[in-house]
Amino acid sequence: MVEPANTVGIPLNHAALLRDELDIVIPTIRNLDFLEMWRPFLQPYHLIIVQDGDPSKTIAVPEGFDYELYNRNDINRILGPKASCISFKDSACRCFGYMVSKKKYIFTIDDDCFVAKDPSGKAVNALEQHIKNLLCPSSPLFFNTLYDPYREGADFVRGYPFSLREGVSTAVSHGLWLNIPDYDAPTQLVKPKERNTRYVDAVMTIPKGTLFPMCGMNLAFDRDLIGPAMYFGLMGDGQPIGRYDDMWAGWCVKVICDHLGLGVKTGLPYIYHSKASNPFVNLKKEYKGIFWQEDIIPFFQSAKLSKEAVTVQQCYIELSKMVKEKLSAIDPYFDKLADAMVTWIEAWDELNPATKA
Ligand SMILES: O=c1ccn([C@@H]2O[C@H](COP(=O)(O)OP(=O)(O)O[C@H]3O[C@@H](CO)[C@H](O)[C@H]3O)[C@@H](O)[C@H]2O)c(=O)[nH]1
Ligand SMILES: [Mn+2]
Repeated sequence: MVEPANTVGIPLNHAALLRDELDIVIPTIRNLDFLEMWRPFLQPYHLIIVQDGDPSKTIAVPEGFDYELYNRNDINRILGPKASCISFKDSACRCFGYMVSKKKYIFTIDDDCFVAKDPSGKAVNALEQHIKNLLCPSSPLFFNTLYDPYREGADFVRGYPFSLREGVSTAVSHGLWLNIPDYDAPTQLVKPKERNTRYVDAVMTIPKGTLFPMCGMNLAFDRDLIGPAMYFGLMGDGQPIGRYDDMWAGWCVKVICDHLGLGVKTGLPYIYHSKASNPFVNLKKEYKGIFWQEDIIPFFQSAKLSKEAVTVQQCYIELSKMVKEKLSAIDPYFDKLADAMVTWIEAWDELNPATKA
């Protein structure tokens, strides 16, 4: 049986790393009492709360947190017609928070994710570990069998080419979950009582050319390096699928990171995921995606970006054209999604005009 940590009595993290360079994005439909447990680690940071669902509902935020909150009315006011690319009634709405942020780094977390305990019983400061992951290089070009070579007490193993040991910049840090694992609906239905109790003390770079199913509930990234690719797609209300938001983003992000020579890491930190969403509701949301992804994955595996695509936006627009050309045959949804990918970039660039170099 795995339990969340008890953070009562842990002093506030006054040395909060990157305090003024990082925003925490939380998609929510409920009061944010969960922040009480995170207070020692997260209170020094600015929060961007994306309130989904009924904008007339008031979201209670615990005292002492510095935040900005956006509901659907705000999104519509800020983006105008371009708001059509931001999902409604799905956690995918969180990507609006990435767009309005002005910071270099983003940490996004779900409101049913709590502080985990490591095997020694110590409370895990997930944000601190994400920052460590982002601030040190990745090694996507050659697999280091002793995992993260930049970690204290580890290094590159014999045979690792010295020419590759400098590594590449890290764009994404993908954390994991104790207790309720991020399983798809069929797996949830078959294994309703399964809990993840295994804490694996490792961080790995996902090799170049390998895709992965990115989960958005415990995720951090360098907004300057990869932000424009972190679009969580068209999900939820009025859309034929849900719960493919983060994974869609992850496939686009990985293809672009591979193309631009950026790194993606997975492993530590863990959070404690407390609530299993309803597997039957999830099955309805995922149903079409389970079929479609058998074509979507080969599409991303064979996606080749041109050498002229040197910015994330250029890569993303090229990808959107490929989606329209090669995936629309699966379902007209992909035609709509490809257009929404373009709208997203237009909105991103409108809110984040390129500063003169
Ligand atoms: O309509 C909604 C529903 C929920 N939210 C907020 O989004 C997150 C996640 O919600 P929840 O924990 O209920 O759902 P999970 O199934 O555990 O979510 C994980 O699965 C993936 C689904 O896309 C996703 O990557 C994970 O988040 C909470 O903060 C809810 O408050 C919402 O905004 N709108
Ligand atoms: Mn959850």
